[in-house]
Formats: sequence, C-alpha cells, structure tokens
Amino acid sequence: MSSKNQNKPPFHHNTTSSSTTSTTTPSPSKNKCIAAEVSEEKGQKLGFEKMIGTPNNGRLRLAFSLVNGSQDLGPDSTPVSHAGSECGAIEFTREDVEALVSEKMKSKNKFNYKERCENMMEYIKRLRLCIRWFQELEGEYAFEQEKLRSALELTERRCYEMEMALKNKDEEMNLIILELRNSLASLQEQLVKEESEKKAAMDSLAKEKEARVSLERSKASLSEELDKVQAELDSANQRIESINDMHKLLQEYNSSLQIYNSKLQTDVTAAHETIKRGEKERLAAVENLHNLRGEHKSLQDQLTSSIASQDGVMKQKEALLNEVACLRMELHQIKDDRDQYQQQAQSLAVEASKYKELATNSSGLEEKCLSQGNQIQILHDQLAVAERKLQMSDTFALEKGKEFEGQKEIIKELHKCLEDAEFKLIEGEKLRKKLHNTILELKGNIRVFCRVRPQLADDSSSNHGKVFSYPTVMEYLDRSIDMTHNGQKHSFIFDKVFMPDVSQEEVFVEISQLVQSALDGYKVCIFAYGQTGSGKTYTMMGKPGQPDEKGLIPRSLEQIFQTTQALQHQGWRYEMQVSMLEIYNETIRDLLSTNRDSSRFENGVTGKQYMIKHDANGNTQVSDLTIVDVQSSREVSFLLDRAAQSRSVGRTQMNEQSSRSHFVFTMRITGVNESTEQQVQGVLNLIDLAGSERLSKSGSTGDRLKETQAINKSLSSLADVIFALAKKEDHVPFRNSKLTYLLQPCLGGDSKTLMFVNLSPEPSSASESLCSLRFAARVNACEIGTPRRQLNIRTSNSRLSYG
Ligand SMILES: Nc1ncnc2c1ncn2[C@@H]1O[C@H](COP(=O)(O)OP(=O)(O)OP(=O)(O)O)[C@@H](O)[C@H]1O
Repeated sequence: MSSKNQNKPPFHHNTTSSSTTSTTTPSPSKNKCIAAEVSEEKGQKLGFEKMIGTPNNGRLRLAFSLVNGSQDLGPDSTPVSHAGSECGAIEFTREDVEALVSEKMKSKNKFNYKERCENMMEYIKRLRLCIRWFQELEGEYAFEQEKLRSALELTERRCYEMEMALKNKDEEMNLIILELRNSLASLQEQLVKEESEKKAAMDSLAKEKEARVSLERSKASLSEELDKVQAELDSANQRIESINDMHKLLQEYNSSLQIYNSKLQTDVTAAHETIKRGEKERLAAVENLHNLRGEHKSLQDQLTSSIASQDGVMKQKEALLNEVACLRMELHQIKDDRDQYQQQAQSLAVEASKYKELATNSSGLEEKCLSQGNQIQILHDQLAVAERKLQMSDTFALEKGKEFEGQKEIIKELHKCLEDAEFKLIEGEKLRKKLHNTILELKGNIRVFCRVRPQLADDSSSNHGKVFSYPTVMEYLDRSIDMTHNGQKHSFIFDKVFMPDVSQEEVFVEISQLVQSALDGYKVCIFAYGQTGSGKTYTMMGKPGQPDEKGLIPRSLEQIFQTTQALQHQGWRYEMQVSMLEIYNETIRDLLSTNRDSSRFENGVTGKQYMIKHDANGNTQVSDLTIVDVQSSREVSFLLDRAAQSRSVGRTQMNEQSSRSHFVFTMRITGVNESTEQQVQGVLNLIDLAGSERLSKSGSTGDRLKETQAINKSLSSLADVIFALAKKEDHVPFRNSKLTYLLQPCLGGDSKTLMFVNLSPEPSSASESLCSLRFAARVNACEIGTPRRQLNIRTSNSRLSYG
C-alpha cells in the first residue's frame, strides 16, 4: 500500500511536476490533473493561453489552502501585484469568467478519452489561472478594503477625537461662559447694588452737602449773629462795665449820701442835742426866749429845709436805687442773654465741629465711591475681556465646525469608496465561491490532513530516534511525510501535513474555507482519526482553559458567527441549531440531554431510541436527540463544556484522559437572504473519533476491553466503508456501525469531507502510526461524490439533520 502510494502522486494535488508526472501511472481519477500539468509542461500553446498569455509557473506546488483561497485572505496579506504574480498581466472580464465557468467540453470523438482528458486538463488549467487571478484580485480588494477601512477608522477616530476635543472645548467654553455669565450677573448685581449704594451715597452726599451748605449758611448766619451777639455782648459788657462804673459811682454816691445822711443824722442828733441844749438854753434863754425864739425859728427853718433836702436826697436815693435795680435787672438780663448767646455759640461750635466731622466723613464716602467706581471699571474691563474670549471661542468653534464638516465630507467619500470596494468584493467573492466549488466538484474527493503532535513531557523516553521526517522538496512541501519503521522508510502525501510545531491557529486557517462552505449551503464533515493520545481531541476541541490553544470546533463556531454578522448587511439572516452526541459501545448518547442519567437508563432499557434516519433529500436525523437553537459562539461554548463533562472518558495506558467514544458535534445552518429570496441550508459535522488502539497495547480489561472492542469495530467499519467506496463497490456497508450509518451522507454523498489523521511522534507508537497513515492514504485516494449546495430549498421540517 505505501509503496504504491509512494510511486503514485495523489490525483488531487494542483501543482506541476515535470519529473514525477512523466514517470507515474496515475489512477483514473487523478489522471485529469496530472495530464493537465504535463500538457502545461510541454508548453502547448492552446487557444486559451493566447487569450490570457503564458502563465508563470514559478510556484511548483499549490496547496489545498491556496486553491480554496484561505491563505490569501489573511488580514495581514499584502496586495497582490499583477506584475510579479503568477497570472502575469492577465485580466479576466466577467464575460471571460462566466464563459469559462459555463464552458462545455467539446470533443470530436466521444470515446476519445485522451483528447477529452486533455481538454479537461486544459480547462482546469484555465480555471486555475482564473482562480489565481481572482485570488490576487481578492487580495487587492481585501488590501484596498483594509486600507480604506483603516483610513476610515483613522478619520473616524480623528473625527471622534476632534469631536471629543470640540465637545470638551465647547463644554469648557460653556463652563467659562457660564462662569463668566455668573460672575457677570453677580458683578452686574454688585454693580447695581453698588450703583444703588453709590446713588444712595450720592444722594446722602448731596443731602449732606445741602445740609452742609445750609448748615454753613446757618453757621454763617449764626456766626454773623454770634458776631452781632458778640458785638452786642461786647456793647452790653461795655454798658455793664459803664453801668458797673455807674453803679460803683452810685454806690460811692450812695455811700457818700449815707455818709452824708449819717452826718446829717449826727447833725440831727447834734441839732437835737443842740435843741435840747437850746431848750435848756431856751429855758435859760426863755429868758432869752425871745432872743432865742428868733434863733429857734431860724433854726426851725433851717431844719425844715434840711428835712426837705433830706427827703429830696432820699427820693434821689430811691430813684438811684430803682435805677440800680433796673440796671441790675438789665445786667442780669444781659448776663442771661450772654449766657444764652454763649450757649448758642457753644452749640453752634459743637454743630460746626459736627459739620466739620461730617465733611471729613463725606470725603471717606467719596473715597469709597471712588474705589467702588474703580472696582466697577475693573469689572467692566474683565467683562470686556470675557466677551472677547467668548467671541474668540465662538469663531474657534465655527472654524472647528467647518473643519468637522470637511472631515464629514471626506468620511462620506471614504464610505462611498468603501461601499464600492465592498460591492466589488462581494462580486469577487461570489465568483470565487463559484470557481472554488467548480474546482471541488471537479476534484470530487475526500481530503486528508495529517498532523503530528509534539513530543510531550511525559512521553516515554526509552525509545529514542525520529520516527517522522518531512521532505523539503518544493513540490511536496508541507504535503508529504516520511516515516521510518523497522529500518524501512514509508512515504505518504496528503493534502496537507502539519508538523509538530504548527499552532492551532495555523491549522484552522487551512480549514476555514471549508467551514465557510457550511454557510454557503454545503454539508461539511471534518473528523479526526488516530490512535489514542495522538491529539485528536486537542485538534478538535483544544486545551481546556487555554484560549490560545482552542481547537477547530470553537474556532469554526467563532468564524461562523462572525461571518453571519458580516453577511447581515448583504441581507442574510441565519439560524443555527446544534446537537452533540457520542457513540459509546455502539449506542448513541445525547450529550445535551438535561436528564442525562435517566436518558442513559431509558436508552438502555425502554426510553429514547435515538434512531438514525436518512430522508430522500439526503438529510439525516436522529430521533429524540436534543437540538438547541443558538445565537452566539458563547452559547455553543457553554454547550460544548456541558457535553465535554458528559462525555465518556477514561484512563488508558496510552492517554490519561482518553475519549472512549466518538463525539459528533452537528450544527445546522439555515440562511435566508431577504433581498434576493435565496435560502441556503448547510450542515457542519465536527467529529472527534475515539482512539484507535490495539488491544495488546491498550492493556484494557473488563469494561475498558469492551469499550476498546466497540471502538475498534466501528473504526474498522469506517475503514470498510471507505475501502468499498474507493473500489466503487455496489454495496457499501454503511449500516455496519452507528458511526458509518450516521456519517453516510458525508462519506458517500454530496458533502465536503476532510479527515485529520493525528499521529503520535513516539517511536513506541510507530506501528499504530503506520496503520493510521495507511488508512489515511486509502481515504485520500477515495472518491465519495460531488459536493452539492443546498440552495433555494424550503423544507417544512426544521429539525436538525446530519447532512
Ligand atoms: N499539537 C499538540 N500540541 C500540544 N499538545 C498536544 C498536541 N496534540 C496533543 N497534545 C496533548 O497530547 C495529549 C493527548 O492528546 P489528546 O487527548 O487530544 O489525544 P486523543 O487523540 O484525543 O486521545 P484519545 O483518543 O485517547 O482521546 C493531551 O495532553 C494533549 O494536550
């Protein structure tokens, strides 16, 4: 088997090989490709070459991934230049492409297979050229779109930043304006208050001034009066002095009069004495009376006149006394007047000092008014500055607004460009899909990827030496694997060989197009085959708790949900349903059943039967199986976790956590395009098979032995089915196991199927690895039918089917 394969390059590889194609004996199905390569080698100038120019065969191999376009669609891919490309300066018009796609094979002689084959090869070659051209074009579009998208993002970011800055500025300005307005309002209030205060102060000042003037006037009049009074006082004082003088004089006169009066009194007394003496004398004189009578009479006269003069003096004295009393009264009054005037003068002086104080106070008020005026002036200045600032910010905002409008226009233009590019991309994508599917239809086989896991820390180190090597011949680079066992070298070629250091992401890139096909309405089946511990579960599910190492299933789901989101703007609406089951000891178990224990019981005794049914449309259904509608990859991840917990695992000599069952994840995708009324129905089956192992190696006993036997039986049934298909036998034993019966539409029908053959690098596993490689090589050589897209079909039964 291996030697046969070594000599026979697989019919599905798309590269040109002058050395191998000329010496090989191609199988009927592979003949087509090889013949085309040979004809290209020989440089036959065909009509098509004339049309498109001679292709550049600089690249000797073209991996499956390149055919399905995955590696050119990476986000970091650079634009494809026509100058250095494999298509040279060839341009295809839509008509060319459509003509190419709808071209019918013409042959003079129907039974001239050689000619038909050559025609076919030539046609394939043209298709390849066309695809390459489309891939390049697509790369350009993708690059252009990326560029536009990043420019748009940049501009949007800038705009957003500018908008934010403007908004911030605006807010700042608004805050400043608000503050200024508040301060203006408070200032205005203060101003009004100050002005009213100033007015009141002015009024009071004016009043005070008036009062001062009137006071000054009254003061002046009072001063005049005072002067007058003073003058009067002076004159009164003078008069008082003169009166006092007169009073003194009068007093002196009075005292002199009193002296005179006393003198007169003494005189009277002396006269009386004299009278007495005269009497005596009269007696004496009676004798001398006569004599004396005369004398007496004269004395009497003299006395009467003295009395009369005394009366006059007395009267004069009384008059003088009256006059003194009058003068005294007058003096008293003058004194009162003077006191009054003095009091008046004092009060006037007090008032004057008060006025003086008021005058000094009014100057303080004036100073206050002046300072307030200054403050008002400062506030006015501040207000003017704030208004100027406001004006400036308004003009700045206006400018920014204009700039913003400009940016908006640019964004609009960019949007238009992006729309154009997207339209072109969609058109290109449609054509790409068509061409890709045409190629796959032409190939019509099951593809095989081989993956070798790295050496693990706990791998047995007893058997040293390298089991696998990877030839570096350009033609088979990344596609061939050599295995040395018992000193013998075995070579295998697959669609892709992943070396141990290849990451999960790199593996996914290679299958992403296949996953995409499920969204396009194809049935897709990817399964992992290999011995226990070779990395099947790692490849399909990844390492739990290590997001970087997540496997194909979670990555496929993420891609599906991302793509459905992206396709929404093209009018596509998708609905997804998932189911997860395991086939354990030839019984189906529902991994999403909420009542798993009872389901096990029912399954074993009475309850759910999980019958597999295929309908006329090639759809498979499992009765009683839990089907969950899902809308996000997170939901599916949750379900996957649930299923992983329910899955039957056990410890074997080969693997700590060995899967003891086949795990089948199924997602049914129904898409409806609201604008085109198109409907697609795709199915994605992702299967982690139980490990193939020899009973002797597994060291199984009891239940584990039963498990191992069941696993081996179903895997050998799978091999039987594939070999029967490869030999195109009439009877294919699909019904020999639950696994093959479930996968019947994928293996023998119209689905796109990919098998991963996982290998362990340990020398101790070499014979198991050789078995796996041989099985994979037979699968690779097997033709299982033509993939068919389920388009425009509306089924009333919406239950999930397996393909
Ligand atoms: N490519 C890889 N890189 C790193 N570790 C890997 C790789 N492949 C497998 N492993 C590790 O090898 C061990 C066995 O892998 P895994 O359980 O996936 O094997 P399996 O084929 O599913 O086994 P079984 O059939 O018994 O379930 C795991 O610990 C896994 O993490």
